[in-house]
Amino acid sequence: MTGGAPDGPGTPVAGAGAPGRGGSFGRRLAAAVAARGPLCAGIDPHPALLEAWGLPVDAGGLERFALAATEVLAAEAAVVKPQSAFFEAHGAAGIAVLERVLAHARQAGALVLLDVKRGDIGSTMAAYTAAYLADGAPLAADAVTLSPYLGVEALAPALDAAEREGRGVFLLARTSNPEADRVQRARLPDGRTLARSVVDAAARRNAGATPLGGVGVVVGATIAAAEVAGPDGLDLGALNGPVLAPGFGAQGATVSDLRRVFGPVLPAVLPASSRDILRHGPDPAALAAAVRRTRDALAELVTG
Ligand SMILES: O=c1ccn([C@@H]2O[C@H](COP(=O)(O)O)[C@@H](O)[C@H]2O)c(=O)[nH]1
Repeated sequence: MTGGAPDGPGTPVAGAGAPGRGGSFGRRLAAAVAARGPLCAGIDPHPALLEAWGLPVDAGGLERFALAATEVLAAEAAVVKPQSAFFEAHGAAGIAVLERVLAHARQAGALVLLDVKRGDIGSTMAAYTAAYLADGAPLAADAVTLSPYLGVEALAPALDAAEREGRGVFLLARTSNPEADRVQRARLPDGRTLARSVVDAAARRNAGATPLGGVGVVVGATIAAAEVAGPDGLDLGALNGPVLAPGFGAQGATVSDLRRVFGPVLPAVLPASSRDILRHGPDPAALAAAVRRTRDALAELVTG
């Protein structure tokens, strides 16, 4: 999934296709990254950002913010990641805006990763699967984030459907927030950390897939490099799937941190940034320039 120098704004993504028609999620993601570089641009309509853009903090302001951001970000980045929480906060009107964001982003040629962090017992996971991973569902996305902390096996309905339909999932393994340390670094009876067991489960699902499997993991760019490398590390080299790396930008991680933390697995990493890009709006030209700067810095990271 090496993203070379991106070709520029609105570069069509040959082979990125649509779920079901464009092949596996791994193949579509690899095509998108090859065309546009590895940036995953977040669409997080924080109330403070709406205010900074001179918009009211209501469903109307949300709509103007989210659609304007989508128009710019989805024309530049390989992947856009709407954060569901900020839409849900506005109730039914917010969900209606999210539906439009998903449709617009797809039309602009970006893959859409809906950050919704779902995870429940199997029978309820079947309903979440129908909501986010089924053709024709109003909130269907190319990929979603899932929480494996009710047991990775409980996620089977979503994992099976995603594979069948050419969609992706990203399992929270080692998240970017400091509060997660105690839970995700806790040891299982077999000595592995909980985070490592999530990566291993994803790797089993991805075994044999080419160019890479559709079960990704979330590993924050903010964590210590020692947690990734070494015999006791996360073993991302065996994942054969994408790694979503939030924490880049507003949470403090830099391009050098990405290099230090992920080293040889960088070609599989999708660095995610939301506020650090969105703060450059509402002027579309300034926002586009911020996405391009970030995208170009990341392209150098992979090629250089
Ligand atoms: O470990 C995680 C998992 C998800 N996130 C989400 O990513 C963005 C980060 O936003 P920034 O503005 O770039 O900090 C946000 O939607 C989080 O919910 C994460 O930060 N860490």
